[in-house]
Amino acid sequence: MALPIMSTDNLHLFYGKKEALKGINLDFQEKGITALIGPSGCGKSTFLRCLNRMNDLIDDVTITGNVMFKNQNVYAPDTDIVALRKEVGMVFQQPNPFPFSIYENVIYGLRLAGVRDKQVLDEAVERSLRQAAIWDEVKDDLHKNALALSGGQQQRVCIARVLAVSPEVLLLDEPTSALDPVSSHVIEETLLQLRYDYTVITVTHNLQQASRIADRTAFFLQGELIEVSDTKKMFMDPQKQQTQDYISGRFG
Ligand SMILES: Nc1ncnc2c1ncn2[C@@H]1O[C@H](COP(=O)(O)OP(=O)(O)OP(=O)(O)O)[C@@H](O)[C@H]1O
Repeated sequence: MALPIMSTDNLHLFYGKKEALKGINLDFQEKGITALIGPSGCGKSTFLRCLNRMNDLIDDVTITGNVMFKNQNVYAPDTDIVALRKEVGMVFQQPNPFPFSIYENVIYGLRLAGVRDKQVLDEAVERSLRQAAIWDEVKDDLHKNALALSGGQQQRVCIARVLAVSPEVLLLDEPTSALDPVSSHVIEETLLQLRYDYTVITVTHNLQQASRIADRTAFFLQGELIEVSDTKKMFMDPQKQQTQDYISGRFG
């Protein structure tokens, strides 16, 4: 099998004295969608945030073990965190566009990187909005404030904002849980297209969503990775009793 694009090796994370991740070993092959599932508080979001060092922003966090992105040790002291977050981008649960135009939202990262060429910016806007499956809805309103869009449209603009800087990995933390079913469906369809070009890792509470969109599913429980496998196998033939109990609704 090819080298994974991301992997964690014996990853532990403590919030103060509380151990939230207890030695996670998980590999992600390039492209496709991996869903991280498990009951509330099991460490899914904490794990996701470790992959692009978002936990660095939280006080009193201790992390041991390794996270590798390609050949780079994500936690090496000389890691360029801005560059890492460009390669490993993140979309949050609540759509969080900036209070600017749709166009300015999408090019935000490119502007920060010093890109000035209007043609380059225009092309990036169109490409990213198309990939986020919202171009047709907003192409005549690019200078409208992004906050005037619906929640589902805002979330797709947020996805476009991440895609504009050409990441390789897209992390999503419950990207549809704040959205209505129709908007959630549109985001799911969008992710199903993005899986061909990006390595998509998404946290979800919604087991039906994991089974609809994920190629692979990882089940977490109380800070441990209990089982990871092909999604169909996970849902049809789980290998661990805890997985079976969780997916059959016996807890969580
Ligand atoms: N900033 C923080 N400070 C202290 N403890 C935290 C912090 N963030 C999370 N925790 C704790 O770490 C554990 C894992 O939380 P995490 O948010 O990763 O779980 P989760 O599986 O994503 O949960 P949910 O599905 O409810 O979002 C929980 O016990 C939580 O209370």
